[in-house]
Amino acid sequence: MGADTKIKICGLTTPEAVAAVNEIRADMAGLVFFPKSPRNVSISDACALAGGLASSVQSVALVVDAPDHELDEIIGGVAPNMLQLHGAETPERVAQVKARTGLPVMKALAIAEADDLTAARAYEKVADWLLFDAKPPKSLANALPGGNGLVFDWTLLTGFESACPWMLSGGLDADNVAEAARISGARAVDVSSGVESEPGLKDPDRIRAFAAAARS
Ligand SMILES: O=C(O)c1ccccc1N[C@@H]1O[C@H](COP(=O)(O)O)[C@@H](O)[C@H]1O
Repeated sequence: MGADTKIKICGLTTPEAVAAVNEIRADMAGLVFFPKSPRNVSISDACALAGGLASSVQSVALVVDAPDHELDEIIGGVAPNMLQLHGAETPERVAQVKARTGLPVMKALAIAEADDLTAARAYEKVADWLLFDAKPPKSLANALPGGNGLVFDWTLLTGFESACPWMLSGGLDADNVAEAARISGARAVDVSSGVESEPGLKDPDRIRAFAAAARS
């Protein structure tokens, strides 16, 4: 952890959230294109939100097993800097998306045990970033593929190195991000529900507190 920790704030839905992301000089800002999510945004709203981001903040379009025509609509309407694939996309699909769109790809992977990290090795040479999130338990009714505010065992990542950079996510907030980064060794962190006042509504004060803790 420290001043150079990279920060991604995911699931922006309001201009106030965009302003807070600019104020804290986040590295990346995520826009969710997944209708079941409380953070889902339309192409036109996403275009307006992305247009308000400072040039230093990379816009990341989050999709879940999106077919090519959906990716084309998002890219045509929003022109994101990066794609976040948060479904069950295979390494081959990641490579195909990268080649077809010309955009860098962050592949999200659900982690619950050491074997899940072994499986992540198949992506490290095709993705530009890996993002490790908690695996939603089957018992959690209406669980989303991500954005559930659940943590996983950060010690699984202790000493983890990969061919591409990786980011820690899953249930992070201002109170736990420093410890999570210390234990996991993460140099980049991602948050969604942990900086919200209600599902889908980012809280600028919580965004500021998260950034201060992540850089402490
Ligand atoms: O945020 C969502 O609604 C979402 C929906 C579908 C897939 C991923 C989603 N969010 C991502 O989930 C992780 C963890 O979020 P949280 O901090 O635990 O709430 C994060 O990477 C978001 O980008």
